[in-house]
Amino acid sequence: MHRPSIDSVEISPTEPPSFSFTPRLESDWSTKRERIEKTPNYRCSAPKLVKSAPQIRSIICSAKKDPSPRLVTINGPSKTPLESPHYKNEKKPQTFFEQVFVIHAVIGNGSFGEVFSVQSREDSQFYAIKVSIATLRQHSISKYREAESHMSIRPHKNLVRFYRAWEEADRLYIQTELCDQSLQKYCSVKFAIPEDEIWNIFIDLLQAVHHLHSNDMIHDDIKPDNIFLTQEMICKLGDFGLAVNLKNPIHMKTVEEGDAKYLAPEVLNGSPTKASDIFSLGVTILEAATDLDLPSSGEEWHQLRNALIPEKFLKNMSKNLRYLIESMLERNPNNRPTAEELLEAPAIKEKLFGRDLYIHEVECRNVASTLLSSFLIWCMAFLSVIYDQIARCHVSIHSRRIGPNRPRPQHTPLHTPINSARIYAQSITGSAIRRQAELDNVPSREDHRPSINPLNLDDGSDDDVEIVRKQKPSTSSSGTESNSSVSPKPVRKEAKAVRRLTLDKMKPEWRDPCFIRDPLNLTEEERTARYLRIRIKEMTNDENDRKNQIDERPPPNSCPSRFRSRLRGGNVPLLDFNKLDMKDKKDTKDKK
Ligand SMILES: Nc1ncnc2c1ncn2[C@@H]1O[C@H](COP(=O)(O)OP(=O)(O)OP(=O)(O)O)[C@@H](O)[C@H]1O
Ligand SMILES: [Mg+2]
Repeated sequence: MHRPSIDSVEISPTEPPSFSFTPRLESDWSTKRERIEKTPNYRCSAPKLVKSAPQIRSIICSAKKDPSPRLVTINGPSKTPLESPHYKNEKKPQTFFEQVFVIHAVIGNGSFGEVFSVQSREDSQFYAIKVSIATLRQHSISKYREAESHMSIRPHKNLVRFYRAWEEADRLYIQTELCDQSLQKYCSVKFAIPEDEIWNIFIDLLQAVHHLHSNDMIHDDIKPDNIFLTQEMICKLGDFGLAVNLKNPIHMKTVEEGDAKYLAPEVLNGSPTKASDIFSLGVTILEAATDLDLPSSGEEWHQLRNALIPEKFLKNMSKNLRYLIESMLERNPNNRPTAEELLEAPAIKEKLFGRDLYIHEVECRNVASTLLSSFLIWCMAFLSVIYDQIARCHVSIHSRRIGPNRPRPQHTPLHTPINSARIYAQSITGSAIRRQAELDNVPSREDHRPSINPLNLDDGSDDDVEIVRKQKPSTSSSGTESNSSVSPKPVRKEAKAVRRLTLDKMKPEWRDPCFIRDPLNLTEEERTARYLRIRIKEMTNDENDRKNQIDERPPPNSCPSRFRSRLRGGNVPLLDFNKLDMKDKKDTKDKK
């Protein structure tokens, strides 16, 4: 059977094709899932042919060329080298790309080059960077077209955002927004996408195409491979490698055909138009909604372009979607609706508002989270600075108050209501009152209290022996003769005798359990009371010592005993040397 080849077909935009073909059986059409199931050994298609080895002439040329990175502007590469705080040493073997970005993975390979997911060292954000495999000289179409097309169009929420492009060592780098995955990849996992999602994808792409067309740009390569999805399932059109700026005559002269599977019939013999973009978009939506295994040539290719799509693919589709797809696949480009008309269609219009709202919400959320995270970072930085200052201040105050050699203030036990009366009585004020009573000859409690040997702080058990035993190894280990000569028996006897004496002397009310029990078994309250008693006792002793010191201070040797009482009274006699001199003179006169 003779089958017309695509090249031999004469297509005019208005007339039907001048050949007739026998429609093939429906069974020749299949979904991608069916194709994979039929061929168990199905593998992914072979990688696209890419010229990876540059021509020798190109190597020579590029070797001569200045290898420093140069920013690509809308008018071509700029003369001033590209700068970045992270691109320090131009003589380093690493390129600008390697120095400024942390490369995470290769996320795609295309006919133009390799695409990397990277994190910028400048702002810590993630980006996709497309690097040309072949040197720029080897590209048939204008080498900067993709970057130029990106730059000549205003950013849009449904276009992959462009950041910058630069040239280094005769290779082009294009930095764009990093998306989650391509629609092609999503379809290969999901096969036929549910209609709800299809409407969202359709609306997003229609808005992207409308934005391009209203700026006199044709994409010329609309296909699932060049459509990207974000994590929030927002659809974005990317890859402007074949885009045509209708205002640029050079672009018009150097147009290239896009992927044959999505190609509008009139582009075979002519140049791409806005209507051909609409056709490619119609085929893309049909493929995503039905999982149709699109033909790249042959009879099926023509059938699709003559509205002969088997019914089995369309039967589950809603009427509205089917009508819109069929209108977009019209053979005659003049009969196809424009992007603007499609956006005005009632089925799309009713969903458009909700979709726009969702995208704005996502954008607001992203902006808010970015602002919040940067605000938090600033707050943390501010707090860390403040904390550092406070910590320094605290350390300096603390060291000034305590000083390196000064003793630490003694720990004051917590005051409980039960203890407070006793604590007050034993406080300095309380002890002052007690001293007043002493002066008034009222016997105070402490004065009658026997002096307590440290060994008496426990009960009547044999803990004294324990203490001695505990002391024994340390004394023996010290090795001193005097210590090792101390035998436990005399100490034990002495301790018992002292304790008996002390306990006998003690009045029953003084047999305070906190004084005679093992200090380790005391309650917190008892220990506090004991601590305070000892402290008061020490203070009283100190006071007495001070008094005694004054009393017992030996008078100067030169002072005769008869003057001592006067000295104590504070009436210190003054020595008058004149009198003494006068007395001496008298004596000598008398002698003479
Ligand atoms: N911004 C991006 N975010 C995520 N993935 C991307 C991005 N850009 C490209 N890719 C991945 O890299 C692959 C190739 O990218 P792209 O289509 O831009 O390259 P290409 O060389 O022009 O390929 P082709 O000519 O076949 O379209 C894409 O299919 C996609 O998987
Ligand atoms: Mg591509």
